[in-house]
Amino acid sequence: MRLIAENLGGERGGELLFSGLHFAVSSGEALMVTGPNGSGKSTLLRIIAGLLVQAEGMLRLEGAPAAFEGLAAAAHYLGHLNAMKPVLSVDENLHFWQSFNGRGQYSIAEALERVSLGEIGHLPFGYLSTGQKRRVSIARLLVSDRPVWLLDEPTAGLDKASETQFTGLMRGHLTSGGIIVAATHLPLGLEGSTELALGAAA
Ligand SMILES: Nc1ncnc2c1ncn2[C@@H]1O[C@H](COP(=O)(O)OP(=O)(O)OP(=O)(O)O)[C@@H](O)[C@H]1O
Repeated sequence: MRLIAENLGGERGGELLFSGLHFAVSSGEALMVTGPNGSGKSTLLRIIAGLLVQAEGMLRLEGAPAAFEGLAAAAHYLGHLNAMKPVLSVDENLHFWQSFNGRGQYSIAEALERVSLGEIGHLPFGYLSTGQKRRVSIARLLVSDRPVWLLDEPTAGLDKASETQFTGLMRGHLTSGGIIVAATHLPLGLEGSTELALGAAA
């Protein structure tokens, strides 16, 4: 599998944020998107996720299993917001996303264990702390069948132990042939990842 961008440009509110981007990320590889606030990191991730349309250029995913109809269907976007219903339980939220995204490698119980939240599946999502909410969103990645992880500041709100745990989960995803594109101000501990530096802030 290979995610390829050619001459990619992105805009918000009519203003071009970046243009002429070229990159390729293969199975097992991670691309770190860096740059100052407002340089367009989230915009780039949202374009790859199919949530925004690019201003110019081309994006494609080569060699994806036939089950995925295009890049958007293979991609899982973890944004700043957790995209969970606060009144539904953690389990119910994860059930929803599992059926929406397709069943991934881990069951809901296993995924919650992986993020050390094995005991709280019954609680309303809205009861959780900021870091716990983020860890449930990470569990969502694990219960979903989406090989391209698009991670926007994924460690925001995580304590040190959870950060280390998440690094292990990202490594596992890469080892099993996944792709990661992450917008980040902090190193995520993935050796061998490449960096795409976006330019000046708007
Ligand atoms: N809905 C919108 N309409 C118009 N402009 C927007 C919209 N959303 C974001 N922008 C602008 O687009 C620019 C890029 O925003 P983006 O969130 O992609 O940057 P970023 O590099 O991810 O920043 P940060 O490091 O702060 O997360 C910013 O100037 C922002 O104000």
